[in-house]
Amino acid sequence: MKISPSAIPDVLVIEPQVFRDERGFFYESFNERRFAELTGLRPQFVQDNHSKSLHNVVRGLHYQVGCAQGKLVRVTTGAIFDVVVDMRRGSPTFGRSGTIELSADNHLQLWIPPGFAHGFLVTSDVAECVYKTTDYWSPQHERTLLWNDPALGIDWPVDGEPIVSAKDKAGVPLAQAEAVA
Ligand SMILES: Cc1cn([C@H]2C[C@H](O)[C@@H](COP(=O)(O)OP(=O)(O)O[C@H]3O[C@H](C)C(=O)[C@H](O)[C@H]3O)O2)c(=O)[nH]c1=O
Repeated sequence: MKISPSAIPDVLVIEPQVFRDERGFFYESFNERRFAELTGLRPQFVQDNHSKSLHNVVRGLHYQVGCAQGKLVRVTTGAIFDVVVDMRRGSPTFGRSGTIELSADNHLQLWIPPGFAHGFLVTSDVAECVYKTTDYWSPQHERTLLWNDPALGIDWPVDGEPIVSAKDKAGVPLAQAEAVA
C-alpha cells in the first residue's frame, strides 16, 4: 500500500498492493494497522456504503455538519471523476476543490477527512462506488453544495446534460454554504 498526498493537505490517495495471478487479483481494501502505520490515523468506520450509477450521473456534493463524516472511497466497477471540497471553517484551503479519477482498473482509494463535501461524475457506462464512513448518515445534518457552482472552479467532464437528483440540483453555492465547525 502506498499513500500519497493530494492537492489538498489531509486528503490522501491510497494505492493498494494488488496481487495478480492467472485467476485474477486480490488486494486488502482496508487494513487498520497498515493504514495507521502509513497515515498516523485510526479512523473508526461505522458505515459501509455502496452506490451504483449510470453514465453521466452526478452525485453530490454532500457533507454533514455537526457529525461530519470521514470517508474512504473506492470504485469497484467502472470509473468516476471524484470531487472533494474543503468546507472546514478556518481551513487555509477552505473552498478549494480536488479531483481524481477512481476506477475499478486503477484500484485507487481516496481518504477524505471529516469536513469535506464529496461527490462524483460517472465517466464509464456504469460505476459502483463503495465507501466507509466515520459517522452515521444524518439527513438533518446533511448539506448539499451546488455541484456546478462556478465559484468552485471544477471542470466536470460531463457528457452533455448530466443526470442529477432534485436534491443536488437545489444545492447551495459556496458563498452561501454552511461551513463545518
Ligand atoms: C447517504 C445515504 C443515503 N441513504 C438513503 C437516502 C435516500 O433514500 C437514498 C439515496 O440517497 P442520496 O440520494 O443522498 O444518495 P447519494 O446522492 O449517493 O449520496 C451520497 O453522495 C455522495 C457521493 C456522498 O459522498 C455521500 O456519502 C452521500 O450523500 O439512500 C441512506 O439510507 N443512508 C445513507 O448513508
